[in-house]
Amino acid sequence: MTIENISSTKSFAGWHKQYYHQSGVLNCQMRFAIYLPPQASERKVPVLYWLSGLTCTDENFMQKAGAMRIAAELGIAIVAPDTSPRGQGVADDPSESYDLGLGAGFYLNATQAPWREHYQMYDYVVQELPELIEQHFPVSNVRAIAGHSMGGHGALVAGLRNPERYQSISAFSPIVNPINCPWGHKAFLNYLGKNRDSWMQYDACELMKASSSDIPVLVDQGTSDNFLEEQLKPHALIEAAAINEYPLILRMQEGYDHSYYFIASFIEEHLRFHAKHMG
Ligand SMILES: N[C@@H](CCC(=O)N[C@@H](CS)C(=O)NCC(=O)O)C(=O)O
Repeated sequence: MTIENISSTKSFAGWHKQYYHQSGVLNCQMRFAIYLPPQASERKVPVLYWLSGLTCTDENFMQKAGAMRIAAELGIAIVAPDTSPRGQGVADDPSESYDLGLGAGFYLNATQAPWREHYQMYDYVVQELPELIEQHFPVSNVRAIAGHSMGGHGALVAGLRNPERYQSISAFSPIVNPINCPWGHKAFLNYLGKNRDSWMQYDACELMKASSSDIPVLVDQGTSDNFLEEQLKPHALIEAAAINEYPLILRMQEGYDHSYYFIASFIEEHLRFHAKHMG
């Protein structure tokens, strides 16, 4: 597995870098970003995987969240993958909508044509990318996972399904119950087909109800988020946690919207939460 460096930028005494690589799982070339804190020049550091939301690439979080200053202090690397497979020959929604196809991989393994040839973001994020990162960079196999909106859904699903692979999970404005919201219906119908049984394995509420682990979960949700009632439904996750007595911390944050202004306001608390659990 080779990687090609395309940018290296010093930041808070560490390095922000971008790479291309050929993904075997996604069957296309992918770009990712990594922030290596200054401590990584002396020892292996733990890694936070950040999954972005609809329309994003590896760049949105790195440019807008203001995470690097705290990551440099705490000695945490951050890896930001893209949000879907990319490039010529990768299927897209014919109507080029923002919530299906390119930029909208939903962190699942598609089973339906034409998507299944490339849209295998679950295996990419959970298996292939960490293997690549741990092979090429001074990082340990101590991992946490976080994300925003569609990426919050991805982080919750990846973490709840693989508690042995992550120390902690966090999310901003996550799609917690995709089997019961329009974004989820559209994506799951297209990528997974009509059989709703196959949808359950990608629904954070269903997974939390059935979980036998207690990996720490922190969720922040703004009360002025335009997508709150129709798409995000945080109360469904609170109810799922209550059914299973899951140790969920879900905070409604007064007046915040869906944007990176919100993420930037609380990213420090999320990084300190992950640092505590990654030791
Ligand atoms: N109204 C937005 C919906 C997509 C959206 O809100 N994307 C969020 C994630 S769900 C985002 O992070 N956008 C990119 C950014 O703010 O940098 C659009 O059409 O672009």
